[in-house]
Amino acid sequence: MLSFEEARRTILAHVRPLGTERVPLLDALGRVLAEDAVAPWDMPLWDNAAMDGYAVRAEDCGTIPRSLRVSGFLPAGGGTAGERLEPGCAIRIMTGAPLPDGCDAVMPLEETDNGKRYVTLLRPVKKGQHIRFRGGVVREGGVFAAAGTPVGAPLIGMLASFGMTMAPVWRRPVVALLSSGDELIEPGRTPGPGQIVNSNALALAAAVREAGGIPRMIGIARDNRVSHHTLLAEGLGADMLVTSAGVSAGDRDFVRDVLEELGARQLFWKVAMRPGGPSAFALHGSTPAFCLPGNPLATLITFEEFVRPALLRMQGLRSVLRPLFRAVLRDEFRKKPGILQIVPVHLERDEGRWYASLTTRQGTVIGGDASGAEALAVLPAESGSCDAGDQVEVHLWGNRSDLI
Ligand SMILES: Nc1nc2c(c(=O)[nH]1)N[C@H]1C(S)=C(S)[C@@H](COP(=O)(O)OP(=O)(O)OC[C@H]3O[C@@H](n4cnc5c(N)ncnc54)[C@H](O)[C@@H]3O)O[C@H]1N2
Ligand code: MOO
Repeated sequence: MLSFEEARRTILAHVRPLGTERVPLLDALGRVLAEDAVAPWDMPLWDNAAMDGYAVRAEDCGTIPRSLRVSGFLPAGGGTAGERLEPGCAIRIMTGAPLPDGCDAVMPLEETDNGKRYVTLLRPVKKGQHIRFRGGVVREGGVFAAAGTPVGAPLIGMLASFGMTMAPVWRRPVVALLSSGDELIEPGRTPGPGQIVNSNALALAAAVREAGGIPRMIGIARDNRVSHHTLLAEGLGADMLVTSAGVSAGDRDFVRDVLEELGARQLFWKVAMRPGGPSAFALHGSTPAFCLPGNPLATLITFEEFVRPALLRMQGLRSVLRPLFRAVLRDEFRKKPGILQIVPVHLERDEGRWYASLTTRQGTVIGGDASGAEALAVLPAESGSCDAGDQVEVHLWGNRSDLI
């Protein structure tokens, strides 16, 4: 059977970033820059003071204490037109103000007697001190953020400081979500005998949003070919299709068959992992289609491990896998070698180490509530059972890292 790693490699080898668009700076937050950001001018645009204090000439300040005549005042935002620092003088200057001609150092207020007509410098002065030099951050024409950089507050600040109001970013994928099964009823109703609320659609929609995509609910395909045909065809009109249930070996598991009838090419079905073993991945043209198992925990875990990296890659991110780190398992976990196992865990930090406790019973066949889990432990195929106190590899899950 295909290994978990091979399955993920196959997926990532077949997804590409979508097109680009220009959006207002604030809407670029959390998205990925689609073009290099190039400075239209030097930053800063002129040499300026990094401290409130006095603009001086270092050569005038050899012996300390040294008294200089205060010959002017330069607030931030004032021009330097006509301002020249004469030998033996100092100009009172505020942070950010352009330096006057002739000045080569700024003396902070705290290192002077703060005099108004004459100022006494109390410390030695070094040429160039407390000056932000023209082009010191980036020169005109220089790339200050490469295409592929995730957009956060600092980059939005840089773009804004160059007078830009829009940013080029990769488009957010529209993800069609389709559930399969006669037993499903829409959320908001109480299930009758044999009925199950279609919770997967909402859970997947939330996960799509967390990963930067735009969920589009297609509905519930009933257990017949016609219903699957109609809704799967509709779903393939999106940038990505994600289905839940109807993918194992049952008599009414139509999803994979009908996708192939619609012209999709199946790249894999069944992965040596638990939960999520029956997952399938197909391509319709260049549109990826993920068929996830219906078991709610299996649905969300396979979304996290397979769909999320693909969604991030489609939004232009290069690094799409969450970093693994080690945690000490608080509970034992029974497992046979041969299949990779993914387990929701609650993380705690104690004396510099991470501790992971199980939030569900083993496997998803039993089911389980993972709503208290902010991480997943990944137990490799070759490993056997783990005892309490063993180290395991974990990665964060969802966007809840700030809660731990
Ligand atoms: N002969 C085999 N049987 C099964 C296999 C197998 O390999 N061979 N795999 C098992 C595993 S593992 C899983 S997981 C399930 C996957 O089955 P399906 O993806 O076809 O899903 P269903 O059987 O229709 O549903 C499974 C379970 O999930 C719940 N469910 C389904 N849809 C939703 C939804 N939209 N919202 C919430 N919950 C949903 C429901 O409780 C179903 O009972 O197959 C095993 N069998
Ligand atoms: O994917 Mo199933 O839920 O492995 O247990």
